[in-house]
Order: sequence, then C-alpha cells, then structure tokens
Amino acid sequence: MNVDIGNALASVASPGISREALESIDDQVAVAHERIEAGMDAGEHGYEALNLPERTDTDEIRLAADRVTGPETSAIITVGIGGSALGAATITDALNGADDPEAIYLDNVDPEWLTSELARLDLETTVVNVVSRSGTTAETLANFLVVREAFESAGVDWTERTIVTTGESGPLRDLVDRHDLPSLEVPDGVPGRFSALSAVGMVAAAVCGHDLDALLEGAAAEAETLTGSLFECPAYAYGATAYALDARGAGINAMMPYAESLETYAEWFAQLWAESLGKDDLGQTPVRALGATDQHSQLQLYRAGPRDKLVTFVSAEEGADREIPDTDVDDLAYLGDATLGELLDAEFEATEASLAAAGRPNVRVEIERVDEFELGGLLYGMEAACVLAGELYGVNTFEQPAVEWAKKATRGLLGGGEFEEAEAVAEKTELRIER
Ligand SMILES: O=P(O)(O)OC[C@H]1O[C@H](O)[C@H](O)[C@@H](O)[C@@H]1O
Repeated sequence: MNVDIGNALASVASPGISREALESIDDQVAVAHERIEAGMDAGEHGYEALNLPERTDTDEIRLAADRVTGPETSAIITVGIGGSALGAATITDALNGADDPEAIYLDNVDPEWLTSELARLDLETTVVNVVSRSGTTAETLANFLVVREAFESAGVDWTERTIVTTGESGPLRDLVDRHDLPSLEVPDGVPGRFSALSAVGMVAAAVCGHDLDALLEGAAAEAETLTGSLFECPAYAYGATAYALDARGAGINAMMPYAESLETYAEWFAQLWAESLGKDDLGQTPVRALGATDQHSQLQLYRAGPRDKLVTFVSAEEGADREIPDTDVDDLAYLGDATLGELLDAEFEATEASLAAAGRPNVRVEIERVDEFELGGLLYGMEAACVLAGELYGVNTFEQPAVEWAKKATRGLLGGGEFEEAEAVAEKTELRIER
C-alpha cells in the first residue's frame, strides 16, 4: 500500500502536523520499530502476528478445506465473531465473484436474521466453517448448535461438511476429536483481530478458491517495508500520522474506502483499531464509512462539524469498469461521456479536496487494485500501523480485558453462574420516557 499524508500537514489542516513534529515523531517511530522487531524476532504475543506471512502454511489450509469442499459447493457458513469472523469476511467480501460460493458470516445471535439466512441455503452443498480460538465464545457456540440442528433436521450429515479452526484445547477441539473433523489451529501469540492472514481468516478464502499464497506474498512485500522511519514505511507513516492527529484533537478516524468490495475491510479495521488502542482512557474511535455512498450521509459532518476527525481514504488505482449510457437529460449529459469508474474516482478526489479546502485532515491509502496481493498488503500494512500506534500510545495493544465484563454479565443473566456483573444489570438507573 502507498500512503499520502500531505493533507494531514499543519499547512493544510487543523488539527494538522507540522513537518518539525513529524521529524520528532520519527525519532519515536525508530525506537518503536526496534521494539517491534525484537517482539517479532522473539515471537512475542501479539508481535507474532507480523510473522504470519512466513509462518502461515497455505498447503495445510487448502488440504483441510478440500476435505469439505467439492465442485458442487454453493456456500460456506462461517460461524465465529470478532477477529474470528471479520478477517475472513474482509477477504471473501473483497475477492468473491458471482461464480464463487456464497460466503456467509454468522457473527451475531439475532434469531430472525439467522433463521432467514439458514432457510435460503441448500445445506447439502453448504460448508460450515467454525472458528473460535477459545472455543467458548457464547455467540459462536450457540450459533454452531443451531446450525448443526438445522443440518440434522434437513437430514444432511454436518460432519462431512464442517471444518473447525480453534485452539489446542477446549469444546471445539473436543468436537473435532469426537467426529474426526478437518481442523486447523489458531496460531499461538496472534490475537483474533490480527489473525486474518492465518487459518482463521483464510479457510473461507480457500473454500471460495482464492489464491492464499498471493495474499501472503502481498503481506510479505508489506513486511519488507517495515523500517525505522515513517518517511520510508507506508504502514508506519499511517500509524504515526493517525496517532499524532489524535494527540492534536482528531479522536475519530473515519475509514472510508472507495470500493464496495472493501466495505467489510472498514469493519475489520474498526475492530483492529478500537480493540487494540482503546485502553487507559486513550484510543482513536474508528468509524466505518464507504465512498461514494457516505458523501451523502456523513460528509457534511466531516467537513463542517467538530474538528475532531481524521478521514482515511482507501483508493484502488484500477478495477473493472462500466460505461454510463448516454442520456438526453440535458443536465446529466456530461455523465454519458464517463464511466462509473471515472465517476467514482472523480468523487473520491473531489471529496478528498473538499476536506482539504475546509482544513479537515485526511490521509490517502492507495492500492493498485482489489486482488489477493494488494489485499494482503493492505491487511498487513494496517496491522503494522496499529502495532506502531500502540507503541506510540504506550498501551497494551494485544489484550482486550474490557470485553470480559459484559461476557460475565451475559453468562450470569442466563444462569451460567454467579456474577456480580449480572447483578449490576438489574440495578440499572432508569429515567423512562414512554410513548
Ligand atoms: O476466537 P474467540 O475465542 O471465539 O474470540 C472471538 C472474539 O471475542 C473476544 O471477546 C474478543 O473481543 C475478540 O478479540 C475475539 O476475536
């Protein structure tokens, strides 16, 4: 990926970063890079994620996926949540074409939605991809039990169509052993939100026939750019700029890719950025946005609201295109001379310039196209940017203790044990205004 931080400079934006400040931050980047390199060399928890390009065994993933996939495979249901779903969804949503199996992600426990999703599938030709490091995540286990029941009710042998990616032990590992299911391991030392470039994120891509090696080659090429300076490393330039803008008041980061196929990538980025950096009352709030669509919903706030946002654009240099037919509507005749791709590019450049004209900081992330190599580089680049930002914030980038309170409360509310968190739910302060 390439990064252009010109519109984040103090000469353009407020908040903005002076060139002197960038030079000073670059000294911190050099120190942070040494820490990151040491963590990678030692295979330390979290830093190990940046070793995935050479660690992930794509043959192993393909072999396991091939045990449940055939030419008749029409769909793959991934049952997982958070990092155990968003990386895989980012890859298949970015790469799947009309002829690929449909990739569905059951990463919520909404009964109406899940029932409607299952009802429209041909379970005979559907693969089930269960992903959970712990094997105890309530949403994932509940959804798996419902999916398994749906297969059994349809008289379809789920064991012939189910692949599991989980830790070395736990309920899902027991299920694998009991039914001799094809399985893969969640890599040690890699938090879920950093695991897209491992079996966690790549089984669905394998079932859908994508080039896993190209994903890793793109990631490896990005890994090669990790040097000790933000002026030489796009990932570090992005991470340092986002951090520095937050320190100057831009506490919100709207991730706005100009490609429909990257909409889920913005959701993946939101977990990566929020769950890694949101600690000790610090962290930059990610907002999922999409170009050109959100020019018509959020741009007003980005351009004329509080000066508390960075807008991050992701633009693909090339892609499939389509002519806009001629029209006799006078005011729209100019569109007939353009293609949809030219319109999308013009809207991106116009929106980028409109924010700069209003002194609103924005950064451009460029990829050549949305394919395996470029996507692997984007995922890896943003992971490295996040690790660097975590070093600059001085937070524990790789843990997420704050998510545990609600889990305990949920378990307590369902009779899964005595938890004071559940009692706190009952003590809610109310001020109800009813219709
Ligand atoms: O993979 P699992 O153990 O099922 O965890 C799934 C997700 O839930 C956790 O609560 C964390 O918030 C995520 O970082 C994680 O990816």
